Amino acid sequence: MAETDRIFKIGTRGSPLALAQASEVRARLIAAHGLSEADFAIEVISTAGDRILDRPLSEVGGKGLFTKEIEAALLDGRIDLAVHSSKDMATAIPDGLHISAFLEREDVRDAFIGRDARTIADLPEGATVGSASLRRQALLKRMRPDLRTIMFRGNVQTRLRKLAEGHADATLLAIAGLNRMEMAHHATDILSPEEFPPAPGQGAICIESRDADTRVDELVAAIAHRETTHTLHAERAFLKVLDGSCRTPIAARAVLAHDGRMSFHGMILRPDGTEVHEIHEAGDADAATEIGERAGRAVLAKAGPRFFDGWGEPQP
Ligand SMILES: NCc1[nH]cc(CCC(=O)O)c1CC(=O)O
Repeated sequence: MAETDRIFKIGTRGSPLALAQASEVRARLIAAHGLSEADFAIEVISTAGDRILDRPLSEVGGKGLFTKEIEAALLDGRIDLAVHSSKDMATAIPDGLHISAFLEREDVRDAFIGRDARTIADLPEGATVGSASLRRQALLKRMRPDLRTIMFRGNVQTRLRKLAEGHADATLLAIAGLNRMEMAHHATDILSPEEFPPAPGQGAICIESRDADTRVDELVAAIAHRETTHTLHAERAFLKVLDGSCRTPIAARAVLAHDGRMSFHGMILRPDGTEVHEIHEAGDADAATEIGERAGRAVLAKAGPRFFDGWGEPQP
């Protein structure tokens, strides 16, 4: 076997956060298996989400935007494992691929980053908040209908630069990403996950690989995290029931207690924050998928079919 055939090729996007995540996965695999950096190659793959920066993701086509090109590289063997933010993963995984591990979750919460204001409550009447996330925009408007939201696309560094340049008075980012880049000092406040629940999957890195490649399954099993896997199954099941509209703001957070009980909080909102439907569910962690599905069906029933009228399809 040629020397290069024994190297695991890790595919990732090229943003500083994506590279930090790929390095973290590599470091954990090295530690778990007594391997060395020479056993891995990190392949940077550009995705549509990295290239299209002038439109909201919800208009370009939603979730698959950060993963499609990476999944193509997996399928044709250019890479052996892909490192993703679970939050960016669609619920449908292409035939021939699967999620082979969820790593231990970082902080799930969102951070508030203000220029002058330190908290949402501090923002003056009519202030402007930059965000590309429909969920964050809707949650903000629910709390503060007076706020204006503007689109902030690009990687974390780009968004912080736009904020510093005065394009907005504040922005919101996942603390997990800031922590992974040792940039948590930018946060001026941390939002309550009850009042401001995260996106399904936020804060958890996942690894995707080929169904046929059991070698990768064996490799990554050592760094998979059981509790995170359960919570992600519930949150992704919730998302799947609600799928169909990438223009619906959706929030979800499953928490696993030490006794194996899972509690689940899900929410769907109108983009302008004027209508909110919330659900709380609980059950055994082994029934994670059913808990998420039950919550999804219950929140759909609460919202009623009219809820999705008017923003179900991307605008032409
Ligand atoms: N597409 C953006 C994205 N995808 C994952 C994260 C944060 C890291 C995470 O949730 O694991 C971010 C940036 C942000 O929301 O601040």
